[in-house]
Amino acid sequence: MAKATAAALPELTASWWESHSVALANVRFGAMAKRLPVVLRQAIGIAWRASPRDTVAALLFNLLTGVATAFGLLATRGVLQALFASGATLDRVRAAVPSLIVVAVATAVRSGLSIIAGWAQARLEPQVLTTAERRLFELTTQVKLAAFDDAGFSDEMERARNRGSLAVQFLTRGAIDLTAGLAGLAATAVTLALLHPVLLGALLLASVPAAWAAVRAARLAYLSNHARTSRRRRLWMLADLMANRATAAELRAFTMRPFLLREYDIMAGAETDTELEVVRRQTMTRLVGGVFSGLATFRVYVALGVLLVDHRLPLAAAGTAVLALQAARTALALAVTNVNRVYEEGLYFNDYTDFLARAGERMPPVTKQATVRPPVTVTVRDATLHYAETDAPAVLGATLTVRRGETIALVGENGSGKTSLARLIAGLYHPDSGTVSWDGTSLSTVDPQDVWRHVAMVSQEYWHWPFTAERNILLGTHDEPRDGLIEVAARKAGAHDMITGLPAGYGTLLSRNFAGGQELSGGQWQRLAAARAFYRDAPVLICDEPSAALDARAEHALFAALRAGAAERITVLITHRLANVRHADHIYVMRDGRIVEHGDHPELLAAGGTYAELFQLQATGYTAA
Ligand SMILES: Nc1ncnc2c1ncn2[C@@H]1O[C@H](COP(=O)(O)OP(=O)(O)OP(=O)(O)O)[C@@H](O)[C@H]1O
Repeated sequence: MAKATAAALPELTASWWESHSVALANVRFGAMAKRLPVVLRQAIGIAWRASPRDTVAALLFNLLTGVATAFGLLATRGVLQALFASGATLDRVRAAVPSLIVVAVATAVRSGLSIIAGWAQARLEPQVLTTAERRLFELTTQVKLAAFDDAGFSDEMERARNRGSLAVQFLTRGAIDLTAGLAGLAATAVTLALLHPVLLGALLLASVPAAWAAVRAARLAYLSNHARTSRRRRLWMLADLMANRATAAELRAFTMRPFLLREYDIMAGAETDTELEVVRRQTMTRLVGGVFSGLATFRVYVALGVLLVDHRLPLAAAGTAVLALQAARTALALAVTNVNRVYEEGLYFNDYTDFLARAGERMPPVTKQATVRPPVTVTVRDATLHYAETDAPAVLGATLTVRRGETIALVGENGSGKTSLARLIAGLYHPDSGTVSWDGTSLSTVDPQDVWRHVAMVSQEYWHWPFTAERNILLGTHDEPRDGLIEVAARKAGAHDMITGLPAGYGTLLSRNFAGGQELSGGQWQRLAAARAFYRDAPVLICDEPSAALDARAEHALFAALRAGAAERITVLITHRLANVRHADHIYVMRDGRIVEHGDHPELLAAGGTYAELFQLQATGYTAA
């Protein structure tokens, strides 16, 4: 069973990037105590960026709540002093009235301040979450495409996205609640110190075991969560496969149910075991912390008794001390819970900040060269491309030139490097060696946004954007809409009739995940993808298997439209249907990343190489009796 698990679920193995966070989670209590202020500062920093006003209000009103608590306690001593003095009961009660009024006012003010602090905090949290998420998405939409080929990066992104952003929100909450707890503790500590310094020391001693247990429990939870990231990702993926409209038919036709459920059982079983172990260890920790905390509290009350018996503490002060100690326990519970939360969320927050830093390293280089113009000539010279974590190059020493008005076709067997070469031409990847230049300017020296502005792409794996049909086409140039051209583009792609046949025409929402949404067939989606590219009307058009899902008529119309517009642009065509590439000005045949043949259709047929062989093979399929 274990063997099967390892073979089927490679994600269980640890990745290189995990060591950093594990090291952090393994820090000892002292080191962690040192780290807390840093985490707190970062949390307050983010809160400040989200809303300076609410941050100040939340912190200030919590601190003022603490001050009101101290006032209330000290006034209580006045009440007790008056009540425990000698004399007639009525006189003693009268003497206690001023202090009682102070206690009442302090209590009312304290409640008011705490409500205002809660309000500021509630306002702050959603703003913090939005700020954190926005920052994350600013980076994920900008990092180099190559970053996504790195499994470590994807995992980090997932952790930062799923937990890290939330951690920022929880951390801010924890930081402010911790401030409230500490302010309450400080208030009671001041009160106790004023009553007798020994009581203060006793209170501090009582706090340590609880804090230790809280931090250790948090660390256990984090470590387990961290180790489970890969497995959970696999579990989510399995859950998605088993409860998804898109996979439902294939799952049944291939009777995959037992296999998927078995995989689920293996993963979920391991998940539950880990979780139970963590809960066991956390409970032990809390038990030990609780016992020591109880003993320490007992010692505090013994100290109080000794001071009373020795007449070093008056009865009124002892009564106040008991009240202060009770208030201290509440404040301590709040502080400890939030030390716990701040520490734990601080670790997740660290995932978030780490990801931001790593994503920052994967930004496209900022170059001096600001723009490229729509290219007249695109030149690929001796270009080689390796994807991350792969040994064999996807493109090896490719050289070609294509001019405006020309169409080139990349053909070859699956995995021969056609898409990869097209990605180089589009500036989506940069070659490890060699160059890709537009009119003599190497794309690796240009801001990629400027390159992509001139590129339209019908990719092999186009996305089914869950928007209306119109928006799906408009996405082609959403930043500079071209009035009236949506229908023109849709007609060129053979999508217009299909779209007008939808319940709400161009306004039909294309996603069954929303009420009233419609689903399209594979070919219909592909027409829409082509319409988007036509609408973009870019000087470099890359069509990667643009007709794989199209019927014969639609395919014919699409290639006719491509040829009609070819004079104004550079067209790169990738297709396995070789009948569609006969009109290309140059055909490049690829094998194992290399360009092994090139020429136009008659030249390549005459050469009698791979192209001729593949072409004849397809042609006989149509002519054979
Ligand atoms: N993002 C990626 N990360 C790692 N390897 C990749 C990636 N994309 C492609 N490859 C690998 O690079 C090689 C070339 O892939 P490419 O997609 O360029 O081939 P292709 O000729 O377009 O294939 P097909 O005809 O099947 O579309 C293949 O071995 C593929 O596994």
